[in-house]
Amino acid sequence: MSTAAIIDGAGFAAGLRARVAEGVAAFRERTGRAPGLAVVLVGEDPASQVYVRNKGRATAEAGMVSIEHKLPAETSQADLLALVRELNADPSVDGILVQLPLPAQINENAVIATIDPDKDVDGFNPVNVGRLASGLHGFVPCTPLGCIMLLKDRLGDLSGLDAVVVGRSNIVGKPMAQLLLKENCTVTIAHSRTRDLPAIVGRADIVVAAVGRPRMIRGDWLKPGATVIDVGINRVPADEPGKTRLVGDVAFDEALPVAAAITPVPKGVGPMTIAVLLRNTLVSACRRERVPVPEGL
Ligand SMILES: NC(=O)C1=CN([C@@H]2O[C@H](COP(=O)(O)OP(=O)(O)OC[C@H]3O[C@@H](n4cnc5c(N)ncnc54)[C@H](OP(=O)(O)O)[C@@H]3O)[C@@H](O)[C@H]2O)C=CC1
Ligand SMILES: Nc1nc(=O)c2c([nH]1)NC[C@@H]1CN(c3ccc(C(=O)N[C@@H](CCC(=O)O)C(=O)O)cc3)C=[N+]21
Ligand SMILES: [Mg+2]
Repeated sequence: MSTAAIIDGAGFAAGLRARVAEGVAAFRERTGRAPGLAVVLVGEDPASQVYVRNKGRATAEAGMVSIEHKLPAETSQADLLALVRELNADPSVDGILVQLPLPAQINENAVIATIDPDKDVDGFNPVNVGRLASGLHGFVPCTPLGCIMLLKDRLGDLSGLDAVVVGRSNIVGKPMAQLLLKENCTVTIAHSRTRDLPAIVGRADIVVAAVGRPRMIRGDWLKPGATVIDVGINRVPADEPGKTRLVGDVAFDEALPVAAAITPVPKGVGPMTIAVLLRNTLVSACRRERVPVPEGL
């Protein structure tokens, strides 16, 4: 029985970070400053703290400046909007990322809409959502763009392939579907009201799982030879009592004998998200300083 190739997202992300670091060095030489990324974290969500720490380290390693704003969980919407406006006006800030989800008293849409679209390296502002949908230049959300990079690296031209995206969030599912459409895939978006999900998934050459339910997608749903991108990050109890481990939205061990290739969790899509964030920040800095964006990013 054959076994799927394991897609090395962590390795691909390391290569992308190295290319970004080269571009950052050239940018610094030309402009005399480093690209700046502002990360805003409201409250103490432990998962978010891990990501913010990873981002801070990767940003520094790429030669960029990372500016972290940690606000208490009780922060008012007015105070958060005031901070975002300050960051919009600060010329040393090229990229702004407000970590989601936000506490209940804050309207996420209001915050996202306040981020300057030209500093919106997450690609969540409606202006960038519209640009992506219309085929215009803008910032593309990091996780879906990272998934597309892995798919194109693996499969080359995606034209004509049947792609199923499970999940329709603004952060992952919807922009993922837009990008697959741009690559000429035939795209199906599935969600919690989808009827007969196993049959829908079973038609796909490409499956992107972005559900947030551990191991929900089973191996025997997959078409033999499918390429599987597992976006899910789920913390579950480990075998050792009191410990936890990360699993994806796909039953990885079951998928191995069926799929042609699959991303692992961890070390799959997650590291790509951070590498693309750095890429988007460098692109933003180059556009803002009107210097050429390096090729091959
Ligand atoms: N690797 C990375 O860098 C990132 C990983 N993630 C992870 O990806 C996962 C998804 O994140 P996100 O998109 O923000 O999650 P959301 O919770 O915003 O969206 C989940 C989607 O899954 C759908 N869904 C839920 N249950 C089912 C079901 N039983 N059958 C079919 N569809 C279902 C929902 O449908 P409906 O719309 O009908 O409710 C919804 O569209 C999470 O595990 C998250 O941690 C997220 C961002 C980045
Ligand atoms: N405005 C905003 N933008 C985001 O991009 C955003 C967000 N909010 N909120 C939360 C989600 C989640 N997310 C991840 C980033 C890195 C890893 C990551 O580094 N994962 C590693 C290690 C994970 C670990 O060990 O905890 C891996 O999968 O190998 C995962 C998930 C970004 N998100
Ligand atoms: Mg909220």
